[in-house]
Amino acid sequence: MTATPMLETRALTKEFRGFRAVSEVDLTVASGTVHALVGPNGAGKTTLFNLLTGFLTPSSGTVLFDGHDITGRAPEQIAPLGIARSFQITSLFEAMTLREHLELALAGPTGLGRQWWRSVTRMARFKERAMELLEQVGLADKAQVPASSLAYGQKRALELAIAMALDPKLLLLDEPTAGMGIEDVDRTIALVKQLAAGRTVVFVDHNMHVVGSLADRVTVLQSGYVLAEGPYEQVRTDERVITAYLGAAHE
Ligand SMILES: Nc1ncnc2c1ncn2[C@@H]1O[C@H](COP(=O)(O)OP(=O)(O)OP(=O)(O)O)[C@@H](O)[C@H]1O
Repeated sequence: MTATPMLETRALTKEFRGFRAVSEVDLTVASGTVHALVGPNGAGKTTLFNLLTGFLTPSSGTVLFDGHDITGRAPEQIAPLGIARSFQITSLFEAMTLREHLELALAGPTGLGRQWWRSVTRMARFKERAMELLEQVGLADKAQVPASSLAYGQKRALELAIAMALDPKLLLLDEPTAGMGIEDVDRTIALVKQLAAGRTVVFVDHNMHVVGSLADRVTVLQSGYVLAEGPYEQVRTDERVITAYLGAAHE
């Protein structure tokens, strides 16, 4: 018997006024693996992420999470099941300190974040864990500064710490290294490797060095379809992929 995949889509399709942005996509992500989604601009990667997280409703097809059908559920129903997403565009509260960001994320599942009148002292229990997470991403010395004072790469590192605080079964990362210089890219690769220990990660990235360093398997999308799927070494030498994507990237 094969193990239940952490994530599976069957013939997943999204049409916008007759235009198919995602077309009959079958995706299988085994539990505990790191899976990359790549493809040229407009291939349907972001739309697929939106379908997986409930931000868009599929036109047809199915999404299974850990064997359970979650097709068409709302984001607020899907997130508590254990799917977390970090966005391509940084989505931080600029005035809040780094430690406060982590404490809120840690308090989220218990609802303490919303019970502000009681939370001041009870939040203290999250302080220790918040500091551990900041330590892990190399931001412990910035615990008390507002997020607005961070450099771009540091903001992305904070987002990864927040993702770790949520402790999801499935973590979706939308272009974790977008806009980064080489040092930040290598640092992010190391961080994602830490994050991936003991969980399942699906990420979108255009940087093939990142994909090759992190992904156990790669799915290549083109015009909404799955063009190729397999280990990085196999996919990168696939003629169709070279023509459709890597060739274009090299140009
Ligand atoms: N809300 C929408 N209404 C109409 N068309 C849309 C909508 N969202 C996406 N599309 C179209 O669907 C296609 C896939 O877009 P998507 O953003 O998923 O691609 P992508 O692979 O994430 O691209 P990129 O690498 O540029 O982020 C594009 O042609 C886009 O214009």
